[in-house]
Amino acid sequence: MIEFDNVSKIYPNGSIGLRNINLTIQKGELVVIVGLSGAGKSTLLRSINRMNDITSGDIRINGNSVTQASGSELRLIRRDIGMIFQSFNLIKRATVIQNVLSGRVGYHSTLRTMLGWFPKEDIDLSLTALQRVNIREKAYTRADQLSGGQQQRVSIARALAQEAQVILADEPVASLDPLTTRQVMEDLKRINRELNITTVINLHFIDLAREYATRIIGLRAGEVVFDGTPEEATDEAFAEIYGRAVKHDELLGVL
Ligand SMILES: Nc1ncnc2c1ncn2[C@@H]1O[C@H](COP(=O)(O)OP(=O)(O)OP(=O)(O)O)[C@@H](O)[C@H]1O
Repeated sequence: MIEFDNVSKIYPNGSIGLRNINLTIQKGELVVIVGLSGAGKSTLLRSINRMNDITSGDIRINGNSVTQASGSELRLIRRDIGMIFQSFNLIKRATVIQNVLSGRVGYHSTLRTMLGWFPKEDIDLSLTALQRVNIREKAYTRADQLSGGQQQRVSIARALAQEAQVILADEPVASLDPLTTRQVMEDLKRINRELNITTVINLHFIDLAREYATRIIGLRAGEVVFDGTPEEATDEAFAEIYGRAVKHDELLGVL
């Protein structure tokens, strides 16, 4: 469970990232965050693993405060959170399996991981993770030889090898074509269902949000202006979130 308790974030230059957010995300939900550029989606997502510090309020994961966690507590909290980025964040010159194994670094000493000494169980876990996203056969290929969609699957496998309880995905499909976009969204949805991993995804395509989310949260100027099911997220609701009618380029389109 992820709880936001009166969370606000004001950047040093005075920009408002988040305003008084109160939210509870239950285990196993697939939450999609939507909103215009600058609405606060990335700020919200990145505050969950404290990539961004908040200005006031508290964020708790399973009752443990992320906001107040010290160095070693924060490392343990972060070990349970997998992060997926628009740009994949892979080590391009390393193989796929080396990238997936990097999800295990939080479980071992720095020296051991620097030398690449991972136990056999970690290798098995990584291969199983690759199997789950259907690219097991690419394990020994260099990451930069894969397509964008395959690279994003490697980053999902890395989060699985990490045995993350929570996956945070910041615009995970923004660099992908429509077909690959759906494949990656299907992977995220399947993993969410099969492994009951709480998943929070920032997206700007509203039809994808409706199709894959179990819950949609709309942000506008740092505030929650919508919180409901995909069925409740009508065109009118989106117009309210965006402060204007939905535009054509905010739909991925039907394939
Ligand atoms: N590092 C920063 N320094 C100052 N202001 C920032 C910083 N990062 C974000 N902001 C401001 O905080 C607000 C929310 O930004 P955020 O990036 O969270 O929005 P977003 O909804 O993720 O937008 P996008 O879809 O463009 O990524 C914006 O007004 C933005 O200008």
